[in-house]
Amino acid sequence: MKTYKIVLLKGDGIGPEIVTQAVKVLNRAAEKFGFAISYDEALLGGCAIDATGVPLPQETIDKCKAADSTLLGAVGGPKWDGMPGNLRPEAGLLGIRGALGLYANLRPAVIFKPLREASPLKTEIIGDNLDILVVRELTGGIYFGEHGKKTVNGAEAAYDTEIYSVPEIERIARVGFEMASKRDGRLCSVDKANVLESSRLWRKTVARIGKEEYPNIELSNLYVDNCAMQLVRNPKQFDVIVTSNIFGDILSDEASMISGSIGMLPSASLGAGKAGLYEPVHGSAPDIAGTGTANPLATILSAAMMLRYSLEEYEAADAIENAVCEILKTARTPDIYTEGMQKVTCEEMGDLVCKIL
Ligand SMILES: NC(=O)C1=CN([C@@H]2O[C@H](COP(=O)(O)OP(=O)(O)OC[C@H]3O[C@@H](n4cnc5c(N)ncnc54)[C@H](O)[C@@H]3O)[C@@H](O)[C@H]2O)C=CC1
Ligand SMILES: CC(C)CC(=O)C(=O)O
Ligand SMILES: [Mg+2]
Repeated sequence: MKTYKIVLLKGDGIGPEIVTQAVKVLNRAAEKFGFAISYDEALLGGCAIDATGVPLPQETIDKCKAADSTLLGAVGGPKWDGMPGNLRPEAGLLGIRGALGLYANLRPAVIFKPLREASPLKTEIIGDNLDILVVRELTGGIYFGEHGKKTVNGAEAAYDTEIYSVPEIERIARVGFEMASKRDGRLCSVDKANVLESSRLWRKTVARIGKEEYPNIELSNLYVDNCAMQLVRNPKQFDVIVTSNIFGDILSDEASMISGSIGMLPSASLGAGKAGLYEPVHGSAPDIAGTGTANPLATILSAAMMLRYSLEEYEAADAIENAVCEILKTARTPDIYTEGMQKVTCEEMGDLVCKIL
């Protein structure tokens, strides 16, 4: 029997609760579809700082590099808020993405049919279905550019630098075009080319890749401020959005809300190899950690993305997504609760998905 090696980075806040549910679902899928998973755990974020003094121990990088894939909960929380930037839990997350070369972050914002009434958008705006894929550049841009502190006119100042090279833009553009070619054939590149030099290079490079390599894909461009507005006004105009690290971070949180809750949005972080890192789009939600109310579905759906993109267990991936859609007809965690439904805890939601599977 095929055995996959998966590293779990449970992280902080609700991280351990939601990863536990995803592991239950992965195990049930493995049992049903005839493969096995061996798990190892490693430290990332605040829990790593507490145990080792740094947010990303070398042992964590080594374990992830040796695995078939990594499943991550979330990192961060008020306990570590006063720490210097390079020692914050979030620096560990950026570090592992960089160390594994995971430059492409896929964030699908899908409305599961039973959740249409949970979206703040009117049903006539959503239509029959809403399915947007945000392709976010993940190892460059302002999160990875030079940053520091200095004095400006005698006053304390700080700076961060947005920088992109042509090869970095080319490779993420290709991911955007490839994704669009497997979907509706429409790619919208989002930037701030009216202001930023890095965005002008971004726009020019994406246009060239489109013209030379993907002439059949319909390419459009939007400034990020307009895109933020259009996502709420008329989200159906979007098929695939490709954008920079910071713009993708912000736009995907916005897109998550049109699909009901940030607790529903999964992600896949991919690089040159087959192994990836899979995590929900949301953070460690310290405000609800330990209350049993976190929605584990974004993490469960991230596990399904792992099965599809890294382990190539397509049937198992489809089955998990179908089970999630099915359970949403009757059971809801508080973030997506509507009257008449069964209100369930994080753990009960995990159990119910397993039961349907
Ligand atoms: N990938 C990661 O590990 C990320 C970590 N963070 C970190 O997480 C911490 C908290 O950040 P916030 O800005 O509060 O963002 P957050 O995404 O953790 O929470 C925002 C809001 O959404 C709710 N929420 C998030 N996930 C949920 C879920 N699964 N079920 C139900 N409700 C959910 C939270 O309760 C909160 O009200 C910070 O330290 C931040 O830096 C933030 C974003 C991503
Ligand atoms: C380093 C992070 C906390 C960035 C983030 O918010 C994300 O990747 O969604
Ligand atoms: Mg984010």
